[in-house]
Amino acid sequence: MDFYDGSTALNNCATGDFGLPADRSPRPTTEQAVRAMIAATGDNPDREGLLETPARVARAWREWFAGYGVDPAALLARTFTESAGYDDTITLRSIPVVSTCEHHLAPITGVAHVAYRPGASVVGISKLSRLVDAYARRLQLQERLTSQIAHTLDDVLKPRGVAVVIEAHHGCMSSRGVNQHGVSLVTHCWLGDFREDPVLRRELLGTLPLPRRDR
Ligand SMILES: Nc1nc2c(ncn2[C@@H]2O[C@H](COP(=O)(O)OP(=O)(O)OP(=O)(O)O)[C@@H](O)[C@H]2O)c(=O)[nH]1
Ligand SMILES: [Zn+2]
Repeated sequence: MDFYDGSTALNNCATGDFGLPADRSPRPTTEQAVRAMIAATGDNPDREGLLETPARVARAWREWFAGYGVDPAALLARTFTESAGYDDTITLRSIPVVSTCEHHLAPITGVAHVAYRPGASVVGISKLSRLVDAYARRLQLQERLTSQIAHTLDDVLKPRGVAVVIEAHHGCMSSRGVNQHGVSLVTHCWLGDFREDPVLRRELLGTLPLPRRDR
């Protein structure tokens, strides 16, 4: 698995400039690193209950960071043109977001709502979920996640407009630091028609289950 150190990351919703990585430095294996982290807690990595933990965590990391192995643009390669002139907004709501905060390695969990106004073609709706997951399963800032999803959809599909709204809870806010449960962060990225037309933005927001009241 290939990890990105995130050091050059930028977040620019307007330009889509994400400062992708140029170089990667040598690193310990995940198992070695986890063993060192366990020792750093003051616990004994050789006690029975912890012996298999580095291997388990390595497996878990492969799932949490599977996004580094996915080319998000390639997910959108197959498109459909026979949508009988449908040209209104297409919205996939409440796509689960499972991500990891790049500042604290704490979980970010929430939902993404992805909308676009099609140009010549539409994409299979499962690909929108896959696109969210490909960017979420990396070390992230919620703002950058929102922007990356929107810009990739815009670049590949060339629709008339794209909107991405994410509402998420950050483990680094709820279980440490300010220790505030129930706080959620809402981010938007509006491109094309959505950026230009406040009526479209209002209409879309009116259809979204925000704010979440189930936590
Ligand atoms: N904008 C943004 N901030 C985030 C995100 N995830 C975590 N953070 C914040 O990143 C900040 C890092 O701030 P620092 O002062 O460097 O770290 P810290 O001392 O651990 O901060 P506290 O969380 O306030 O204890 C914190 O304010 C976090 O709440 C995110 O997705 N977007
Ligand atoms: Zn954090």
